[in-house]
Amino acid sequence: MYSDAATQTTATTESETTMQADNEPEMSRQNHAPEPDVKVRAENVRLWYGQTQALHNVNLDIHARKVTALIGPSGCGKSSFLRCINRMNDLIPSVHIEGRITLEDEDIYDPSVDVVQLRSHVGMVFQKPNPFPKSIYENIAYAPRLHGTVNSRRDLDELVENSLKRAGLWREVADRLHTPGTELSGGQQQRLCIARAIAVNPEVILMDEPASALDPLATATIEELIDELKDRYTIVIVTHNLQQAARVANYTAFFHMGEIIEFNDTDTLFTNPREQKTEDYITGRYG
Ligand SMILES: Nc1ncnc2c1ncn2[C@@H]1O[C@H](COP(=O)(O)OP(=O)(O)OP(=O)(O)O)[C@@H](O)[C@H]1O
Repeated sequence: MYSDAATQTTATTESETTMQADNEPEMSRQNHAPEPDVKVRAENVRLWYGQTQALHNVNLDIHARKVTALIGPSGCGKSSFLRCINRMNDLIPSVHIEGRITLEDEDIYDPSVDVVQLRSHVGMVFQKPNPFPKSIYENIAYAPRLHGTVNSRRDLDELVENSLKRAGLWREVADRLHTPGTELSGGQQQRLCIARAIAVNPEVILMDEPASALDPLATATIEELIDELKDRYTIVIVTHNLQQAARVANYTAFFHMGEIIEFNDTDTLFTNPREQKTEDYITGRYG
């Protein structure tokens, strides 16, 4: 997908899986519960900033075309973990990471992986909207043009329109595509950043508190958008807002001091948590 070696690994795995399935008796295959569709798998992920360990043996399966929320008190490692999924931590010199993260069974930390390609498969939206100081059109067109994924002006126009439509922004900006993206409202800028992420056709979108700088109305618009986007993309969202996690996420992971204390479907985690620490956090006893 983003490296030759990685593609070969997947091909082997798929053929092995097919062989196993073909050898299974018909009855037992019918009785199997369908395997959850795992898009990203983290296994024993440990992360240090210099001498300080910020993540301890994080294991997590992120399901395809679902929203997974990462919650937990400030400093518990949510953003550090999120940034591992598209190797954004590589940009921090003191960081050391151990363990394994796979995207569709391919190890994203394999030395053969092209990180720029990886980040086009795993896009990111940040807390503070950060459009380029360019026009709305150029904000979307810049990366596809750079990657050479579109050839003609007509294709580029179409890509810009479709990306803005999917991000729920087209109607508001169709008549001013060549004005600066920075002149939009905060909520519009954040949807522009989502459109920019979508334009390179990612499979996974990471969102680090995408609505925390927005007013309640713009927040509601972003939450509705997340709900629509999950039909097509796998979304991982860091949020401090427990109501937001409960509203938008299919699954929720509760982090505490660099560990995942509990992971479950969101309804169960909020209504019937297994762990005392989870219950204390969601009932506001600390954090
Ligand atoms: N660039 C960095 N250099 C050194 N330490 C860092 C860096 N980024 C985060 N940390 C430390 O790692 C730990 C986890 O931080 P992280 O930002 O991942 O937590 P978080 O749960 O996302 O917090 P918040 O909810 O406050 O954003 C904290 O102790 C933090 O101080």
